[in-house]
Amino acid sequence: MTPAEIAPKDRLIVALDLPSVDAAEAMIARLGDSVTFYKIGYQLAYAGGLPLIGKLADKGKKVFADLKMHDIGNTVTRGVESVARLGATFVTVHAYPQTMKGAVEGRGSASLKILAVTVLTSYNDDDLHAAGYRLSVSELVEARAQQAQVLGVDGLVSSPEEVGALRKIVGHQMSLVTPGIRPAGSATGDQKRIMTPGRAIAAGADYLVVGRPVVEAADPKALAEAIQAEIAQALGA
Ligand SMILES: O=c1ccn([C@@H]2O[C@H](COP(=O)(O)O)[C@@H](O)[C@H]2O)c(=O)[nH]1
Repeated sequence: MTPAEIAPKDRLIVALDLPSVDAAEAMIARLGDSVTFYKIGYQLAYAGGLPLIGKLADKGKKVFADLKMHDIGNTVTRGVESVARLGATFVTVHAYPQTMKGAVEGRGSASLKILAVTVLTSYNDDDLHAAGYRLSVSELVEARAQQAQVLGVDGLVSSPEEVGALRKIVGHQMSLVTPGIRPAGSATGDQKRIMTPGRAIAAGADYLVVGRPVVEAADPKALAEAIQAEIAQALGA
């Protein structure tokens, strides 16, 4: 499927940032047929949530294993081989050359797609400098995207702010997945590089990751459907 063929509804990835499998399953039940794509990150994975990947896949849902791997190449290769057996659609690694190379090796010919996290959406230029980097956020995101493309990575995680520049670098060969999404009026929290769903899609994002605005909403299903409607409108669908 080309990125242009992805249905508006399937472009929303809900981050199941919840404390237990029971809480995640209750959220999945509340969201029902509305949401087709979920993300499992640290909080749920370390609370016993990894088997949910297979359970959701068996129900026809897609799962993004946001494990943000970063280790010596061999360890990343073996880790990705294990994740490929869980039935996930996407897995994240940090965008360091050895890490990305190891991940692509571990994926082999499996259907799992490797996403490289360029620069976390909670970072701005000052945060990067404090961490010892000389480059700005946009410079580092673009440099890492170029390395990821050469290494055969399948997609990139960035904020929607960088999507326009990334599209020019990687074309439509790589999926562009953007957290840092905030529907109008939502609390920003710790995110620093943010955009509304409609603007992120108009900028060229393929998938939007939304956590707290949905899972903390009084009516998560209504909020998810409102985001999907905004996505459809931005696509002219
Ligand atoms: O750069 C990144 C990479 C990953 N994330 C993850 O996305 C969700 C966003 O949650 P919100 O509650 O909508 O802020 C969360 O699971 C992060 O770990 C990211 O935000 N930025």
